[in-house]
Amino acid sequence: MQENAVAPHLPAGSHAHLSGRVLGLAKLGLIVLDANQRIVMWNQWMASHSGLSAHRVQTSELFDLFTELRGQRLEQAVQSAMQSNLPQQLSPSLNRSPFPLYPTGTWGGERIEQSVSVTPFSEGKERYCLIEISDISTTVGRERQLRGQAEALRAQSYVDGLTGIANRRHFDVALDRELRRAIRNDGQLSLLLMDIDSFKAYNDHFGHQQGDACLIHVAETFAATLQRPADLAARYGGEEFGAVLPDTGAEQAALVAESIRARIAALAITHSPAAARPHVTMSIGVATFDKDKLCDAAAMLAAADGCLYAAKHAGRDCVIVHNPTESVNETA
Ligand SMILES: Nc1nc2c(ncn2[C@@H]2O[C@H](COP(=O)(O)OP(=O)(O)OP(=O)(O)O)[C@@H](O)[C@H]2O)c(=O)[nH]1
Repeated sequence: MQENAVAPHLPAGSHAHLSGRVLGLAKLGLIVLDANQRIVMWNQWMASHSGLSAHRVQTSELFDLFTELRGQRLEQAVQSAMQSNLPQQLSPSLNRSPFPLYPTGTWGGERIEQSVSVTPFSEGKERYCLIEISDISTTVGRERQLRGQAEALRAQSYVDGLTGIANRRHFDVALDRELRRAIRNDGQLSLLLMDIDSFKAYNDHFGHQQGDACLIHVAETFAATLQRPADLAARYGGEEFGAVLPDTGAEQAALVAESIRARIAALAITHSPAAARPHVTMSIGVATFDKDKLCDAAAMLAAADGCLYAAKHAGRDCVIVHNPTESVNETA
């Protein structure tokens, strides 16, 4: 029997003596309350994690000793266990650290994360309640770490590794979500597809590494041009980019596209001599949701891609807006 556990002195070798030894060695907190909620047993684990010896707490009422537990879930659990004679388990997610218990020797730091169960029992005519407290700090810590890792992985899976803006998967998810919202609310939605002009020539002339640096510069400028928090700038693939613009009609989308085109041209990044223009430029296709004619992602993408193709054929460095009544409509 450890000196900090409350129990009568018993002859060595008896079963009761053995039980006392086991209580002292147990790696969980054990408290026994009588029918008046007075502490009649407090094991060594409780003493070394609370800083309160068994002699100090003996016969104290648990909820006088820990007044912060009054009116809390633990007091209710003890009361219902005694009344119903049924065991109670405190939800670890809602009651992570009810007792002021700390890793041995670190009083005042972070509390041990706890899983607490309450079990009523009778001995002769006396009624008691056993409270068991397990240290689940390691499990909770591991859970937190896993959640953090899962969150980081999820974020990574939505981010383009080279440019740091949204990737194609993020673009697809955003387009689908915003399309459903536009259909539900009879709202507006536009989509831009854009492509750096003559980028093969840029790579061939300056090398792939400088090509990558150019892509990063263009992506950052394009993303910074979008003003609204709900707008999404994404790398669609290779030297192609896409933007999802919620609550944006065709006219406004054309203005956004034109300001992207102008800002990229204004970067004045020297292009390859083989390119059509002296500086790096972009061609942009614009499509706008129309509940009768352009009402799904595939149709909107095809329309924007058709406009992008037309922009290339119109000489590049321009914006072409899809017009549902006509074929295409060049705006810059
Ligand atoms: N550096 C670099 N180049 C890329 C990357 N992804 C695609 N490219 C290059 O982008 C170029 C695209 O070339 P093309 O599809 O022929 O088009 P283009 O030369 O831009 O011509 P137009 O689109 O007609 O103006 C190819 O040379 C690809 O290798 C990348 O991540 N990094």
